[in-house]
Amino acid sequence: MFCCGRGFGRKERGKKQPTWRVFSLKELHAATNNFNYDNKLGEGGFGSVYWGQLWDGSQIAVKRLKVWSNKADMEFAVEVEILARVRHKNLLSLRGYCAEGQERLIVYDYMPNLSLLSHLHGQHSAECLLDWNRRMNIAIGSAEGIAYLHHHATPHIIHRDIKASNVLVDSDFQAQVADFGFAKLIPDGATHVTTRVKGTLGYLAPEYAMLGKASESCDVYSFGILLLELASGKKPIEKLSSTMKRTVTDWALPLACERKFDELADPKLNGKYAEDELKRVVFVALLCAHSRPERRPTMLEVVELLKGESKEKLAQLENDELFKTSQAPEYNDGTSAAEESSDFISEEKDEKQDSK
Ligand SMILES: Nc1ncnc2c1ncn2[C@@H]1O[C@H](COP(=O)(O)OP(=O)(O)OP(=O)(O)O)[C@@H](O)[C@H]1O
Repeated sequence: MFCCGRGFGRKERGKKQPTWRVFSLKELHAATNNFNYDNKLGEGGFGSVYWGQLWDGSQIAVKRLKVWSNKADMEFAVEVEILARVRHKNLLSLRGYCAEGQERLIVYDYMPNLSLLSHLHGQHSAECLLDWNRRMNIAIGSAEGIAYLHHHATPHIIHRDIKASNVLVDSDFQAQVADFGFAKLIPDGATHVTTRVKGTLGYLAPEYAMLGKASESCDVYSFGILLLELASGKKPIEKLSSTMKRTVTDWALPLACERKFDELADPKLNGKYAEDELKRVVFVALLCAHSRPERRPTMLEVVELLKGESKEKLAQLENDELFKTSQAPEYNDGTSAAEESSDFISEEKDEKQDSK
């Protein structure tokens, strides 16, 4: 089904040198000290991820499928297929894969600074390594990676699981968008695909959560939530009491309308941020997370707005109706008072493509 390859479209801007190969199970056992518990970096829906070192000294992260099943094998094939065809400076590169017997493993470059989640809310959060410049670079870099998937990859790709644990940070604190296992390839001419709802609550666009309509604008919504998280240090859903929850958008919109940016900024920044940039990030984020998909910008527009390239478009953004008075009730996606026992959705629906 697969062979070692060099991807395609090598001439396109922003791409890295594509090279990947098939690894033997023996080589991966040697690299990870037999998948030693001490080498374990984390665990996701697919299985565990281990740190390893190859004979040439290079460091790798090996994702090992938990339990073999036809469904898991499909997800494995989707991730390998997608990773093999995309190469961009802000998308996590595939080093290779291994499929021997019932073992399925994916090999990536190791990201020494782990995920955005670990910096914002996890093991790195106390170190406060994410100053404002780094946050801005991560915001722009991850937007460029997603814009590449939406607008330059052929066929176009919807990620479907944009969230803080899927944005990894390399040694230069540049963003690497990861975890393409849920991604969907969009055939030419299709506006969206109706599909199984998969993703993480708090990041799910309302039309996707309710109707299973996946399109690029669902990723834009999730990216908006991620931007708010990056700027404010708040989680997508905050627990206010045992029965009440508040989404980060419900919290941020009234503050943005009142231009209270000092209250929106992550307290860990200690007031050290560029106010015009923070303002930009918050306005872009809230427009991305609009409940009506047609009001959301494209990822190409998001990149342009975050970079502040067009003063005219920034002025338009700031004067958007959304920021005139608090629109919280209309804007609300309905999750604020929801009672969820799990923050992960996996609901089967018929898969059908919808072209217009
Ligand atoms: N290339 C990598 N370099 C460093 N750490 C990694 C790498 N890939 C994954 N990790 C770590 O392993 C953890 C598990 O990753 P994985 O993608 O399997 O799951 P997840 O994104 O946390 O959850 P889910 O599968 O539900 O999306 C991540 O949170 C991350 O910290």
